[in-house]
Amino acid sequence: MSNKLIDLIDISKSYGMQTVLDELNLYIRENEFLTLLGPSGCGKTTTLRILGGFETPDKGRVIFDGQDITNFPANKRQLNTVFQKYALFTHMNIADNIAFGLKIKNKSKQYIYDKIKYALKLVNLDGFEKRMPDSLSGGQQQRIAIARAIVNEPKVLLLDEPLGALDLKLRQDMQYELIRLKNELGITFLYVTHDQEEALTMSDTIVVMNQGYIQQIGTPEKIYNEPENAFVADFIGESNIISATMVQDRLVKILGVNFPCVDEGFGQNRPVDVVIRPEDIDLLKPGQGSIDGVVTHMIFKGVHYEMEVMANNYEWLVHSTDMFPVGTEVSIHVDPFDIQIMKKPESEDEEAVNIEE
Ligand SMILES: Nc1ncnc2c1ncn2[C@@H]1O[C@H](COP(=O)(O)OP(=O)(O)OP(=O)(O)O)[C@@H](O)[C@H]1O
Repeated sequence: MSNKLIDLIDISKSYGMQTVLDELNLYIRENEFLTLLGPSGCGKTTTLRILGGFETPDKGRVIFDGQDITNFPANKRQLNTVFQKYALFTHMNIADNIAFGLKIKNKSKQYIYDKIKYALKLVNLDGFEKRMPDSLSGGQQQRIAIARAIVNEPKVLLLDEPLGALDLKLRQDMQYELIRLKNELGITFLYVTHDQEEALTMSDTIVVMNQGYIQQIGTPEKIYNEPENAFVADFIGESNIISATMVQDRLVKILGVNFPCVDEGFGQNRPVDVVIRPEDIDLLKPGQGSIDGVVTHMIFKGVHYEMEVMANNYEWLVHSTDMFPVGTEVSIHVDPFDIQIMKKPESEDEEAVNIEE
């Protein structure tokens, strides 16, 4: 594992009476593609702006490469930011747009020329020097914005929803472009998005945030397959999240039926939440699975069929490549490995224990 490059320590930030970040701690390693993911207003952009030097924290420190840069202005940090709006200068051609920062730094003509060539090649827009921004598509403009950031040779690229304004197809193409860029440049990316698919596709590490707090940090696989709480499970992909009781290690009672699972250490008769992904449910013939039910909805989604199955008073969401028309009687089967057990949020847990007592 590479070294820590950035350390955000006990960062707090309020606007008026509203606490946006409350003692947030987060580190980013060299060459890492780290994504802050969460719903609108959860504090992602504020975190990025504090790191970029556009915002000062009320409390806490920003350490970059071992140095405390909390009070450094944005232009004294080895970071470059790309925002959702491309913010290209419309009266300048592409070459002048890319050269802008370098001219301010009094770089030589040859240096600037070489850098423009290099950056345009990197973002697959060779030969675009003389074009004007308004003759470019949204995706091309965003790539120019990235080229403009890259020529400054930042150690870190901060990207705030850079693909948010693009349509789906273009966004997906750009996601691969960004991964390629990151690998070619070997620099660190801090990426902000509220789009979970985008985060899963591109990141080495995802930080899921909600209301100013970090909910979970992990690889995309870990976050998707082993969400630590109901918020993460619900935010990342579609899920069946069901209140259940841990009977004993490796056995959980879901909707009155015991299911074997692989998790342990939650305690006997402990209330928990279980997460079961729709694609992890097998629909068998009645009597052959754990809970029998009937299909109440079915839609074709292109890559799979999506069904809702009413079983033991719960509407199960199921994805399958097989079609189960409405009215089909089925039985729910889930492999023990696909039942993810999560602690209840502390308040609910205490309530439940009090009730038990
Ligand atoms: N300059 C500001 N003045 C007052 N309130 C602010 C300011 N900047 C952000 N906020 C508030 O702080 C909260 C967090 O904002 P932030 O932009 O960090 O969220 P976000 O997770 O990036 O959301 P989005 O995805 O919508 O951009 C929001 O409620 C926002 O209204």
